Amino acid sequence: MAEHRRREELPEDVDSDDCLASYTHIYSPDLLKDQVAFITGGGSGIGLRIAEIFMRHGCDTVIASRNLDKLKEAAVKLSAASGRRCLPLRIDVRQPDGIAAAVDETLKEFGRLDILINNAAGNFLCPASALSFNAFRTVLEIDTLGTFNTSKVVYEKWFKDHGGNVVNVSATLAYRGQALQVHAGSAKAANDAMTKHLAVEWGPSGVRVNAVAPGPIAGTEGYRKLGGSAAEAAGSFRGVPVQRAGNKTEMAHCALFLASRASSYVTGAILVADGGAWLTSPNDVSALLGIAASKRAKL
Ligand SMILES: CC/C=C\C/C=C\C/C=C\C/C=C\C/C=C\C/C=C\C=C\C(=O)SCCNC(=O)CCNC(=O)[C@H](O)C(C)(C)COP(=O)(O)OP(=O)(O)OC[C@H]1O[C@@H](n2cnc3c(N)ncnc32)[C@H](O)[C@@H]1OP(=O)(O)O
Ligand SMILES: NC(=O)C1=CN([C@@H]2O[C@H](COP(=O)(O)OP(=O)(O)OC[C@H]3O[C@@H](n4cnc5c(N)ncnc54)[C@H](OP(=O)(O)O)[C@@H]3O)[C@@H](O)[C@H]2O)C=CC1
Repeated sequence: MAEHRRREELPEDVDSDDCLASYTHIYSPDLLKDQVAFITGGGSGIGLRIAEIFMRHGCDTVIASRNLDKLKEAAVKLSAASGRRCLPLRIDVRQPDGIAAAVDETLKEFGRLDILINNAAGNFLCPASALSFNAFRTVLEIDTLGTFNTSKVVYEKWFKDHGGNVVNVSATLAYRGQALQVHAGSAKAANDAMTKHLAVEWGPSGVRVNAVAPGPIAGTEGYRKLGGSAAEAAGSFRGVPVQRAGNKTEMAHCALFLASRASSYVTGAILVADGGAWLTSPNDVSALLGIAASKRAKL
């Protein structure tokens, strides 16, 4: 009997940050019709692809981070291609006052807010012994305090009275030990706990809180900084059950599921989206890439 080996078709635009290449809908094109999403770190990488795909499903977006020029450029492209509105706003997720001003601006512009995507993060490879106290604190402040700050402001200003959906972007590196990643792993593990606590506390207000936890996602700053291309060249992804790195569109589809009525009975969940990598594959980046743990990593 002939062997039938089914290969799933990958979503398009696998490795490009060039917005709005061809796209085939998997979900109904009206899934987020006339909703509004606030996406931190929405000007690049996974956050940008989330903005793009949400807009393809009828949503208006706010993309918010530190680099306003980058955001403005992305917003023009996103709006032109989708016919939806995209508002670029400068925030640093470590500064609650700036977030509050941005949420006020969002409500003034759109009159509603339905979805918060906590995607902003910072990371680099560094051995714990070489990591300065300020470096550890910086990553915790961006990833964990930043997620709490933005969630709390959005809840107080809108979700408490109107309901809404929060989707946090976690990382599977939080689920087991990994050299050179104590800062990011600690931050993302705390965020996973926050996801569950806020889901319980805010559920009665009509707010669902979930997370998507990516493994290595190609074509992103995180992938570049953590040695994804080198790992790929060394064949390190052969041990991943689906035998490859993920792509940004795949992460955006997970975020869309969690942010929409498609997941209406799901809250406090962490959707692991890593091709099965953390279950089976060696994940010690330092060993894979030959980086001495006693030195400061230069990647
Ligand atoms: C799971 C996989 C399993 C199996 C697969 C098999 C193999 C895997 C093999 C390889 C892995 C491949 C792919 C990756 C996989 C997963 C990735 C997982 C998670 C990714 C998470 C991400 O967060 S990605 C996001 C990346 N993007 C960014 O980082 C952009 C934003 N970043 C920044 O703005 C900066 O980098 C920042 C975080 C440092 C913040 O900037 P700023 O506020 O300006 O802070 P600074 O003043 O510059 O610095 C503050 C202190 O930090 C010190 N610092 C800065 N950079 C470094 C560094 N590179 N190393 C050490 N220390 C650093 C700096 O010196 C300051 O400290 P002082 O004491 O000097 O004050
Ligand atoms: N790529 C991967 O392989 C993986 C990524 N992830 C997660 O996916 C998410 C996106 O990462 P990725 O797309 O790779 O990387 P990017 O660097 O493209 O995205 C990070 C974004 O966060 C923004 N940002 C950083 N610091 C701040 C801050 N203080 N305030 C506001 N915005 C900030 C950046 O914009 P700006 O510089 O303008 O502020 C940038 O747009 C992150 O949460 C990351 O942890 C998880 C696992 C794997």
